[in-house]
Amino acid sequence: MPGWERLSTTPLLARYQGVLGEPRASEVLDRLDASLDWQQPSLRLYGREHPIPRRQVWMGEPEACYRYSGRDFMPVAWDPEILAIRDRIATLLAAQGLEVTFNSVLLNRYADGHERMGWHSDDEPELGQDPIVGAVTLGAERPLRFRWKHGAGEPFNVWLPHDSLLLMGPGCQTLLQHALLPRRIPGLRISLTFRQIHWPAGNVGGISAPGDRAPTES
Ligand SMILES: O=C(O)CCC(=O)C(=O)O
Ligand SMILES: [Fe+2]
Repeated sequence: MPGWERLSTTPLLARYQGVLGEPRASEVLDRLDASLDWQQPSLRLYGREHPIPRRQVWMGEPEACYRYSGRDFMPVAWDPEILAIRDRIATLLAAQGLEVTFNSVLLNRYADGHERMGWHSDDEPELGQDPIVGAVTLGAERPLRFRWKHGAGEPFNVWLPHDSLLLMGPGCQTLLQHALLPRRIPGLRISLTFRQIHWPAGNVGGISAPGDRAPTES
């Protein structure tokens, strides 16, 4: 049943199911999998190079470049369909009272449940004071795990079904960390995490990518 489900108010966390509808959502998944130039850069952790445990594409406005493991990455140009998805999400968020203009998206490709992303917050200065991130899931349903940065509070899972949108609204990146932990769940999953990079903002190289730090998979 399409519609918004409010999971938390402070911080604002909400999930929408049925973003694109079928068969479009499955067609987009197949096409992105087959046609994007998926990258697997290495990160330098504790003096050693480690390929990230997933693949990714950084896409957006030409000025939305980012720094990753000491290197600058330029975004690839918008794919017209991803631009259409961005606009769809902006409409959905506007209905939640949020005016956002996403100028970039990090696409993450997890071949199966072994592939993952470590604990992080999307709180780089280039994302501004209290960033809003909209994350679309296509493919295998997996849980995004959240834990509180300060004080008590139980960690919790948010399950992300195919063709869903997760809104990480105000407070999410300051109060919580999130991770896509490895799980015995078969199947390809692609997420599209839309962001707004503020430019210029004393930006000397761009945004750091998520997971650009020692992953703590606990
Ligand atoms: O794949 C996901 O749903 C999470 C991705 C994520 O946290 C990110 O791109 O910052
Ligand atoms: Fe993230």
